Amino acid sequence: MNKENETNFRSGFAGIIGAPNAGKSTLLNQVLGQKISITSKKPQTTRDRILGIVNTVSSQIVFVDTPGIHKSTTLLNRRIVDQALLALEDVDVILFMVDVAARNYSAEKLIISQLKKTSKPVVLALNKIDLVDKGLVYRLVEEFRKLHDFKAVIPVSAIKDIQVKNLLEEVESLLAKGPRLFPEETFTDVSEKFMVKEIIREKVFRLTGMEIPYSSAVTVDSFKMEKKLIVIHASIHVVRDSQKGIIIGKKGSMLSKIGSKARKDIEKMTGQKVLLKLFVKVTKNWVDNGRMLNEFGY
Ligand SMILES: Nc1nc2c(ncn2[C@@H]2O[C@H](COP(=O)(O)OP(=O)(O)OP(=O)(O)O)[C@@H](O)[C@H]2O)c(=O)[nH]1
Repeated sequence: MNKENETNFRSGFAGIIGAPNAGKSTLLNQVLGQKISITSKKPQTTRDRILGIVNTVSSQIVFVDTPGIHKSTTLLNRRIVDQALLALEDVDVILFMVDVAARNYSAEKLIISQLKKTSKPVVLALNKIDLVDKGLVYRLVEEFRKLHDFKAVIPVSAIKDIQVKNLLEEVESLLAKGPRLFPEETFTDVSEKFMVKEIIREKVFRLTGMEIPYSSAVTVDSFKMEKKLIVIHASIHVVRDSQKGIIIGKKGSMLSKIGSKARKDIEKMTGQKVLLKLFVKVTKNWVDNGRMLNEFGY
């Protein structure tokens, strides 16, 4: 029987928030069952950056990034926290992760003060319980409960997979009833190519300041598994020769920097060695070109 057609199926977006090092990536890797979350520091805009989609028999949870707080080194900057909260306006549930082994919880308190500005349900995961004694965990459950009206407070160990399933069930229970938002196979197919594109775009932007249009002007031309190596050919499409020059840089130095930084992130994401070949192409008027539009996925 197709559970999706049943009235109890739930789906929606969950935003993960937490101080750096709380274990957000580790949790994602655990729930996605594969190494695939990205931990880039992209500063801005893309609000619904999908980190991963968890499909269960009864639900589909789409985990999205919270720009700003995610891996921010200037966490105590209110403006950044505000940006993250803005991103959270689009989610259905907030999953707030705290490292119980952290010495003080000032960053957490700041996040909580900001969480009070939203009406979204928040599930608190007290992570890394494998590192501390039970007494402390109990105390923290009590203390954090006093600070905010969390829908649930769940001690977990993301790395050891302790109570992670319960955590997912809590998140699931807070989603609205409804069908899948993405096809079940989305995760594998969209994600790898999509994320490779995203990583390359981000490197171009960070290193050159040049904005490459969203998911349109980087193409992944081939993506092959060869023995223990993933071989990826990708192109960065620009509209002017001068842009091509900037991206390639002096004697190819910029392109090689972009390539090497992107490769490292892709390796982190896939857990595999990667050979990344990048090409820069001047594709004038790609917007008007039907074949190119197909290639870009429109
Ligand atoms: N012992 C233990 N270590 C954990 C657990 N979860 C995460 N870690 C470790 O904590 C460190 C930070 O974990 P990440 O998953 O990278 O944390 P993050 O929140 O994604 O960090 P940022 O990317 O900086 O925001 C890593 O060394 C993890 O291995 C856990 O449950 N127990």
